[in-house]
Amino acid sequence: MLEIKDYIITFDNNKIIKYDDIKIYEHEFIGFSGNSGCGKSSLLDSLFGINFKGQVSYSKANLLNKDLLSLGKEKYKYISYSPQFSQDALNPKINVNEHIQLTLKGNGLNYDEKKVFNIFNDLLLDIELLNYYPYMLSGGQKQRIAIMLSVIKNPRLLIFDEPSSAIDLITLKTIVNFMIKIKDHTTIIMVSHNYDFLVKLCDRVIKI
Ligand SMILES: Nc1ncnc2c1ncn2[C@@H]1O[C@H](COP(=O)(O)OP(=O)(O)OP(=O)(O)O)[C@@H](O)[C@H]1O
Repeated sequence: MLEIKDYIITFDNNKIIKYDDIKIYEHEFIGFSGNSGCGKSSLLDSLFGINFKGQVSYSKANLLNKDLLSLGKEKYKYISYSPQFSQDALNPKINVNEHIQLTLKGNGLNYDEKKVFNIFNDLLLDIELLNYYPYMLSGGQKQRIAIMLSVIKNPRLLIFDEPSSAIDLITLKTIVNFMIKIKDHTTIIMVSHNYDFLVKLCDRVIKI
C-alpha cells in the first residue's frame, strides 16, 4: 500500500529530518508514534498534504506501487488525510450536510442517506447535526464530523493525525470503536504521541 525508502525532509532553515524505511500493507492498522517534534506530522504532510513547506528527497515513496509525487492530486482518489486539527478546517459558511454533499461530489459519489445515517450512528452523532453549522458544534462533535467526512468517500488508505488530542474519554472510545469497525476494509495510519494507546489499538506501531 505504502512504501518509503531513504526519505529525507529539509526545511528552509536547514532543519533536516531523516526517516527509517517504512512499508505498510493493505488492510493493516498502523500506529505512528514518537516524541513531540520527531517529525510525524511533517512526514504525513509531505506525503499526503497539499501545501507542504519543505523539500523532500527519497529513493522510493510509493502509494499502491506508484510514485506519490507523480501521482499528484490523483492520490486523493485513494486516500483520506485528516491532518492535526482538521476539525478546524470545516467551512464556517456551510452546514454539515453541505460538507457531506461537497465531499461526495468531489469524489464522484452519490449521496447515500443510509450510509450517512450508519456512520452518524456509529460515531454517536445525532442526525439533527446535519443542519448545524461548524460554530454550533462542540469540539468532540467537530472532530467526529471531520472523521465522518474522511470515511464517507470510501478511501483505501485513511490517515488520522492525533485524533486523540483534546477530546474526552467517551468521544475517544467512540472514535476508537469506529476505527476497529472499519479496519477490515480500509488501511489506516493513526498518529499519536501516546504509544500505549496505539499499542492497544493497532496491528503494528512504527516509531518515527
Ligand atoms: N516549516 C518548517 N520549518 C522549519 N522547521 C519545521 C517546519 N515544520 C516543522 N518543523 C520542525 O520539524 C520538526 C518536526 O515537526 P513535526 O510537526 O513534524 O513533529 P511531530 O512529531 O508531528 O510533533 P508533535 O507530536 O508535537 O505534533 C520540529 O522540530 C519542527 O520544529
